Amino acid sequence: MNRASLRAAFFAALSILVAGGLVVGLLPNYWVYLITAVFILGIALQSLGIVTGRTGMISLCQMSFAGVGAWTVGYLNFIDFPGGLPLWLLLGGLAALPFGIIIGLPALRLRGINLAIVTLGFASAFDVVLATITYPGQTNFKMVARPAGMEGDVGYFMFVIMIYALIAVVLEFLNRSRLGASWLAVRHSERAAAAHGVSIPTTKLSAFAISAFIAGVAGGLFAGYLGTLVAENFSMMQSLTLFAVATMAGSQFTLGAIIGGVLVSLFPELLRRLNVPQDFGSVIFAAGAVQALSTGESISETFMRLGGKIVPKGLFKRAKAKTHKLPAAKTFAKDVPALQVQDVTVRYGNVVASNKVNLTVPHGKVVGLIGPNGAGKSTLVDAITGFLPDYEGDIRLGDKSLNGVSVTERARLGVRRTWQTTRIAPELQVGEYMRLAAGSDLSDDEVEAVLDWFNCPPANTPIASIDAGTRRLLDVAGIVAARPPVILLDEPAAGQSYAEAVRLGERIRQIPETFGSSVLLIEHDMDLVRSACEEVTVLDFGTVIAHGAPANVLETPIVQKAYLGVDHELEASA
Ligand SMILES: Nc1ncnc2c1ncn2[C@@H]1O[C@H](COP(=O)(O)OP(=O)(O)OP(=O)(O)O)[C@@H](O)[C@H]1O
Repeated sequence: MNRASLRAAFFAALSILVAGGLVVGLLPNYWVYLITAVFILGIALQSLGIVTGRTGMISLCQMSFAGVGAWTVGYLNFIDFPGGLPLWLLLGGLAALPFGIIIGLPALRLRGINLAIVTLGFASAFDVVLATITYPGQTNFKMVARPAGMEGDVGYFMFVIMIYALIAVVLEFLNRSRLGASWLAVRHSERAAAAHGVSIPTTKLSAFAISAFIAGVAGGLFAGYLGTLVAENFSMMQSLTLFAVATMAGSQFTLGAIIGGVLVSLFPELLRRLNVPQDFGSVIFAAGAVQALSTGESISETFMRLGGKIVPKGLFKRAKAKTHKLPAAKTFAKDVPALQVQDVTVRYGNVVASNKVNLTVPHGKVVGLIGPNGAGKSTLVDAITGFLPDYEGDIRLGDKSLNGVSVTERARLGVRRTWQTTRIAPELQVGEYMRLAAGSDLSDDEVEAVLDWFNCPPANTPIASIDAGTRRLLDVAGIVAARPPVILLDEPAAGQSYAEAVRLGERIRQIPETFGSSVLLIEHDMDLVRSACEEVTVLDFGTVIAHGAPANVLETPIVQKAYLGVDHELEASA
């Protein structure tokens, strides 16, 4: 639990409670009653923010999860179950949780429109079931009992606001944890997330489960709010409206959830006062969602962007007075090489992209892998990291064969990679990305030290605010901070200036000694290869054509011809 999470959670709770205090102190009871619905819907919207806003999976059945929670609370009230509403809410959330997991299972395979159809199907089925079984207490008007001392509208508002603050605080911690960063990483690139050792099934199912739990709590609060419920409160249409508003407002942010809650609960009231048909609200929400999707910016993101413009320049500076200490280098058994690629062949149909390639990365060394475009370098990196599992031959990490081992498991065992184009989720802060890439066992100080070492911006910098070249450096910093046995760097100098590339070359050369990891460097920048690598392997048309010290290998005619396009025989005869 780091200081930033504590600070953010404290501010979230404080601002919600202050807002609640102002509502109670300044507004008449009628408005307090209406605003209670804002916060209940805000909780439902936050639940959607996890699964759709953060993890990128479409859920069109969120109000069905809420309906499960509401039904459970209604039933517990009906049978006079002891514990009262606080306990019933918890049980309502827990009842919704397995539904979240069941709906999450197809999400492991399905995406986009297909997942939308599955979740809509669940919402539709839930409608039918509810119409049949009805809500407990609906026919004999047994109202859900509110907590003792909070039976009135103001009291119930205070109860709701405390639950809202509690959920907002828990979500602040979750969102800033490695799990929260994994949700964003999966949304941005499942491949890159897996390459960080993130389990994609666990990440997706946890998002659906936690989201369903929170929606179930929101449903239970609705039961206490309205006293008695009908099936229409949680219909498929309500789920669709919630989805449109979540997209429009950006419900993955606390601010967006409140804005969304205001829109869903107060907009109809406004339309009623203006004598406009209430269905018009759905049209506005749909148009707002289309607008947010087409511009890529929700209402809360617009507010935050505009707010960011008034943040004083230089806010994201590393404290100069502190001396940051790099994490200790890791040690690995040195009796076998760190990585061995043995006779690896990869075919794409008739194209042999990698042809019986042999390559060794000894412990404590930086080895270069070069070759012209299309030589098969990325193919080899994909085979080593598990993205192309159908290779022939053997790939060994230390004394362990990686054949048949998944991408996530290879990453966890210690084969880590960067990408030619950066795949860091821009919604993260630099420090959050470092914890996703390097694990949670680094101290704040060690994270800052690694960032400083690579000339990256400080941990509290939003990634959206840094340029592509620096993001690539951050990619390298995150993997290096993890200190795995083997690091594969795929063209890390792309996008760097000459001076930056020289500095990066120095740093890459120092990685084995400073952090304990061995490095396979794929690069087109020959100066960088010369400065960083002790050995270099040259590929051409998927075949190794040379291997040795860079000074020797880069001067051989076969390499000059294949890689640099210089044909010495032609030059001599000219
Ligand atoms: N998914 C694919 N399907 C079919 N052929 C592919 C695929 N990916 C790569 N190839 C082919 O395999 C060969 C090796 O490509 P690869 O991307 O590994 O080369 P590279 O050395 O990494 O090139 P670059 O330096 O441009 O990244 C090329 O002939 C390429 O066209």
